[in-house]
Amino acid sequence: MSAISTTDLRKSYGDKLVLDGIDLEVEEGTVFALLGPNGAGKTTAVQILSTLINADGGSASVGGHDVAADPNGVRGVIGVTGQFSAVDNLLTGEENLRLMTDLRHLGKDAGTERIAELLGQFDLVEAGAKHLATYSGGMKRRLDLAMTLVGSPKIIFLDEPTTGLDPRSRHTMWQIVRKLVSEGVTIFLTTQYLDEADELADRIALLDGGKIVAEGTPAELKRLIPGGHVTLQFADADALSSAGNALNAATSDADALTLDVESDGSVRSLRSILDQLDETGVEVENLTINTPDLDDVFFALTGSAPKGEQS
Ligand SMILES: Nc1ncnc2c1ncn2[C@@H]1O[C@H](COP(=O)(O)OP(=O)(O)OP(=O)(O)O)[C@@H](O)[C@H]1O
Repeated sequence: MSAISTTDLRKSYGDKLVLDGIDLEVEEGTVFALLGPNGAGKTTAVQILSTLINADGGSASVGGHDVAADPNGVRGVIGVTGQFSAVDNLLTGEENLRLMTDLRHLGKDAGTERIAELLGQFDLVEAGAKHLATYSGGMKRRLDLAMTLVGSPKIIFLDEPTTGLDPRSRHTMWQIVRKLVSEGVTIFLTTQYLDEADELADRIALLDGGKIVAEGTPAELKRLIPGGHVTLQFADADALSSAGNALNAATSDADALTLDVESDGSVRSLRSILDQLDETGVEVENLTINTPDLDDVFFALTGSAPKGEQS
């Protein structure tokens, strides 16, 4: 069953068309990643699906509730954590969580129990009594997600959950996401990190120019672009030129003394390339195998580098 479904979803700000007819299907208990360059409209999509703003056209249903006709129904089944943490820095971790349990009318005892459970689950037991001013970025993000989970949402929107976190905190966050999914929660993730989508997502949609330009499993998306290649480096221009003649259709870089040759990186393919070079008597100095990753897909389909990786 679909946890989230949209049909021809549209949104403009003035003259700026942000979402130009978006169709999405997210299966229950899966991770769906919405990827797109800076300003593509990812946050706008999350805001519509979480009932923070209205769409101009089309329809969307979340957890079986229509976002326009039954926004309260949607709010009852979702949790949202934004790019900018909603935690209050003047309070302790426990006090922040208490705000949420009170908001959800859990009652004192049930609230205390839930707070202890969440602090344990997010590795914040010792930090719970401390003010947030002493928390690292990763700890704040974990607390933010813990606060979202107070209401036990079935569907969680994570808007760039690991932006600005160090690698270790990112991995901790990924583990938490995987655990939630194993418990049946559906995660709708926006991210600027392709490796994050690759790691976590069952399906990925690529948003560009207001439209979904590609959608599929990470493996399917990688198959959309030409296969990998090997880069061969030679000692001098003569060797480069002989190798270029021997290996038809190879792209060469005279400055770097390298040749790029199409290859899936398999032993058989490498052996064939090296055999051809042997026959011409050319020595290879260095060999690198390049298999396509989501960066390549992103670049090939949107024509721009992902945000955060632009230099
Ligand atoms: N309230 C608003 N008023 C006017 N324009 C807006 C508003 N909110 C967003 N926009 C514009 O809509 C476009 C999409 O913004 P959005 O925040 O959804 O993109 P995004 O894909 O989430 O980008 P980022 O990765 O930078 O967060 C941007 O051009 C943005 O400037």
